[in-house]
This record gives sequence, C-alpha cells and structure tokens, in this order.
Amino acid sequence: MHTSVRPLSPGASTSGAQRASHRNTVPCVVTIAGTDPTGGAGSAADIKSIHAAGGYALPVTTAVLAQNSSRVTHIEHMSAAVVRAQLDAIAEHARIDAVKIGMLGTAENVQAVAEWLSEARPQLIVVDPVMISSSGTALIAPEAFPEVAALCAAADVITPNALELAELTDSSHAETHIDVCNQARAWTERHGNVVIAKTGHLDSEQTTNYWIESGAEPIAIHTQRVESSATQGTGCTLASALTTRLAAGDAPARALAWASDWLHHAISHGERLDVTLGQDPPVSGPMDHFHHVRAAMPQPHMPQPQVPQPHLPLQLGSGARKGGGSR
Ligand SMILES: Nc1ncnc2c1ncn2[C@@H]1O[C@H](COP(=O)(O)OP(=O)(O)O)[C@@H](O)[C@H]1O
Ligand SMILES: Cc1ncc(COP(=O)(O)OP(=O)(O)O)c(N)n1
Repeated sequence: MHTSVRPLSPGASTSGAQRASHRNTVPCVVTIAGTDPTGGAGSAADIKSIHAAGGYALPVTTAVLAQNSSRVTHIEHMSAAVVRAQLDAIAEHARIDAVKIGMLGTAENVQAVAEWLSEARPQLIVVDPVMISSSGTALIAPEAFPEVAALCAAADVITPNALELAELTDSSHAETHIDVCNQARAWTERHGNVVIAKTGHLDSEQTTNYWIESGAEPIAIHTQRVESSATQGTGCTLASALTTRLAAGDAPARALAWASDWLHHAISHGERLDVTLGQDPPVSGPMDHFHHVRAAMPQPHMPQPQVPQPHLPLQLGSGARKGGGSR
C-alpha cells in the first residue's frame, strides 16, 4: 500500500463510530461501490439502504457490472482518475458525515480512495471488503488484496463476511459463531478497529451480527435465519444501514440492532416484491429495503407488510435482540 489513510490510536474506532456531529440533520453518506443493474447489490442496494436508514446517499461508481444474482457477464472498471474526480466533486459540494466502501475492483482504485480519505478525513469510514459475488465471480483483483487489507486496517469499522474475514486474518473458513468471533477478535487486537462479525455464511439457525472491538465486551444482535430467496446484496445492505445509523449518532448497540432488525424484515418481505422471473430452483432476488415505508403507504394490490412502526428509529421487533452468546 503506497498510501496510509490515517494513523489510528487505540480506541479511535469507537470514537470514530460515535463521533457523529450532525445528530439533528440527515446524515450524508458517501458510498463507493460497483453497480448492479438488477438493483439487488452494489450501489443500488447501498443507496436504498442509506435512505431507508434515514440518510442521504452520495454514490461514487468504481465499476459498472453486467450482473444478476446468477452471474456476472461483464465488468468495466472505472479509472482511478474517474473515481477520484467523483470524490472531489462530492467534496466541493456536500457535507460528508460518513463513507461506506464496497467493491473497489482494482489496486489503483483502492489507492485512489485511500489517498482521498487521507485528505478528506471523514469522521466515519466503514469498509465492506467485497471480494467475490455470491454467484462466484471475483470482484477484486488478487494483487489488490494487500491494499484492501491496508484500507481495512485504517477504517473505523469493517464488515467482512466469513470468507473475507478468513482471508483478512489468514485463517481457514469459520464454521461456527465462535470461530468467526475469534477471527474478528484477532483482527481487532492487531488493528484496533471494530469488526462486524457476520454469520450469514454459516450453517446456523441464527444469523447473529457481532460488534467486536478491542478491550470491550462483544455486542451480539441475534436474528433468526429466514428461509427466503430474497438475500441478494445482504452484505452491502447491512454495511450501508449500519454506517448511516452510526453517522446519525446512534450508539454501536443501537445502530447494529437497528440495521440487523431492519435487514431481517427486508429479507422477510423481499419475496412479495416478486421481481425475479420464475426459475427452478428459484434464483435469489432483492429484499424489500422499503418494507417499513410500504407499511405506511397502503397499496391495495399488495398484501400489507406486518411492520409495526414506519418511523425512525425502528424499535426492535421480534427478529432481533441484544445479548451475549455465540449461537
Ligand atoms: N437467510 C438469512 N436470514 C436472515 N438474515 C440473513 C440471511 N442471510 C444473510 N442475513 C443477514 O445479512 C447479513 C450479511 O450476510 P452475509 O451472508 O453474512 O454476508 P455477505 O452478504 O456480505 O456475504 C448477515 O449478517 C445477516 O444479518
Ligand atoms: C457491485 C457489487 N458489489 C458487491 C456485491 C456483493 O454484494 P453482497 O452484499 O456481498 O451480496 P451477495 O453477493 O451476498 O448477494 C456484488 N454482487 N456486486
């Protein structure tokens, strides 16, 4: 890595995650990501999630993809100059409360983003180290792995899935919640920032999200695994919603609980969108990022989502609860 983003002092991650200065305004969140024309993952998922969580999205495109949930047929990487120009255009125009980073694609783009971050010094940086699509296509060049790891080390919060966490910590693929938490703990003790340890890729009834931070008790937000095809873009969605709630000033437990619970409902209500063409076996499709808004806007042709409260912040429903435990 040629560029360091900024030095992190011990505990800086917590303060970074809690240092939201615009608690009484809509948080402006820059999302740096690739595209998905089917709207399920990438920047489309990010924009929807940021707005659903009460923020305003400023999208920077790193790559244009022809993809759906079954395959990626084309990737056009933006040049580092185009990525940088988009970031500069935002910086001269808008308040930036937080930056969420997803697919970067090339080592040049990782460097361009790292350089900009070291100049812009946003208050909150969340990195979702996107490496592979669920359809199996690599979304980052292998030679860029060390650059992505360095970017992760300089972030306030990282949100790797189990595969990405194993890659970052040079470990074998986790099989249990305890494995995932141990790997996250190893990362956080080395780098001093927060890891959201995710368990969507494991074979467990619960899809608990853990806030793992050096020197602090883990925060565990438990949700039940939903048997649904509406799981396209879950990682992008969780990271974007969490970033927005942190930028809004929520404490870590509240922000992670809101994002996890809302995501659980978005998956649960996704199939009723009925977007994907019927296939056998069914392909995965988008979740409903606006189930809570739809609940407040009667649509006679659709069954009404049973979401009790349309306002922010969403109170915890039956899907999520805070507490310890590893499974
Ligand atoms: N089947 C599911 N039911 C409920 N929640 C899920 C499901 N799959 C994923 N999630 C939620 O989405 C989050 C991200 O999913 P995960 O598969 O771990 O990462 P990624 O989408 O980045 O590969 C999980 O932490 C969990 O909150
Ligand atoms: C452009 C782009 N970015 C990220 C992903 C992968 O997103 P993720 O949220 O991890 O979703 P799934 O792969 O689990 O659907 C992507 N496909 N495209």
